[in-house]
Amino acid sequence: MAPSTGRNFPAKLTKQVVLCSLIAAFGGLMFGYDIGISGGVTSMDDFLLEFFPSVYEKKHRAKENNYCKYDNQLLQLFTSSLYLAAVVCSWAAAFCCKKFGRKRTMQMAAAFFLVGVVLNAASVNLYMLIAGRICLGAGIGFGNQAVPLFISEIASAQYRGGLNVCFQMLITIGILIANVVNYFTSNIHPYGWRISLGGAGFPAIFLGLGSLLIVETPTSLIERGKTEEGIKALKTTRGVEDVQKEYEEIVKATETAKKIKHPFRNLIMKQSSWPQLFCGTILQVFQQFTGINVIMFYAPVLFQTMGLGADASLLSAVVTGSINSVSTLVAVFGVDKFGRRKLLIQAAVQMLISQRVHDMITQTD
Ligand SMILES: OC[C@H]1O[C@](O)(CO)[C@@H](O)[C@@H]1O
Repeated sequence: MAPSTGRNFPAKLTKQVVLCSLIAAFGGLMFGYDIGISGGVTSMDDFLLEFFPSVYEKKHRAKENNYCKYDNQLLQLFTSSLYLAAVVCSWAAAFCCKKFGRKRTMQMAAAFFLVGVVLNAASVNLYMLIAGRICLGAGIGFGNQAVPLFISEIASAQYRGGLNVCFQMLITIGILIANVVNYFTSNIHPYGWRISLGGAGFPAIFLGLGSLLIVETPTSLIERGKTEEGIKALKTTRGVEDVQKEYEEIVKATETAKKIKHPFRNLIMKQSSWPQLFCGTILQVFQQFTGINVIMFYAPVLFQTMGLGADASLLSAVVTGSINSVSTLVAVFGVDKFGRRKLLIQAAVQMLISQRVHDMITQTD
């Protein structure tokens, strides 16, 4: 491992950091799998017959109106309940991260995931199905809160960007795997959808077992008053003995954070924090407003309503997922080399061009 320094703190890229970050990033695989799986499952006839017979009827009879085929609020609840639960649970997860540490919060995520997967794969009624999706959502809320924080803290500054993008990389790989799984299971009758939903068990088990092996982050230990353990963790994760400066920096940051009584109010009221607040919020919001998840959640359903056959729709979703993964791979290797800003600007230009092209194609149809 090449020794180097970042923000004046000496550190190496240790095997432990790489391993821990990869294990944690499996939370991303889980998230991605859940994003990618629901659209394909809801397009499967066996699944519709079992839980949504009225949608099945509509799908096969309503030839005159493609766009109403999947118009069913309970069916949409199957997809959205996961994300609603995730939003609510991320608040609880933020508290758990602080109180119990990042490692424990990841273990909680894995436990929620496992319960959710079992409920979903074994579903015999709509209640089990939705309850399973809610548990998966809780897992995602906990995982998405703890994993990026864990990776940011376990990695030294100079490797943080690259390792953090691994989380996003695994999200996209999860989406792609889900699309491929759906493509094959759609031809396994009548329980292919159970295999699709049960497949989420693999990343969940891996995250669960892996989270038993990983170490807690130095920041979390120091923040919770476990100074000795924190210094030890700093030494092992940074791979150097001289961690005094970084330790002092963490203590300073922790003390400053503790003094802030109303962090959210401060953030909004303090004019000097507006640029960061604005950029952070706008970036997140607009990344989602691009409409990417319409494609990620509903690609197979969308392609089917546009007239493609069942297999072709699922295959088209595989193509979309592959492009998403390959593009993220560019970011993994480019983020620390070119910097966040350049990547972001070129991504915005790419999106603008492709949305314009898409607009032109759909207008001429
Ligand atoms: O790669 C696309 C995926 O990444 C995310 O934006 C998460 O960072 C998801 O919302 C989306 O489905």
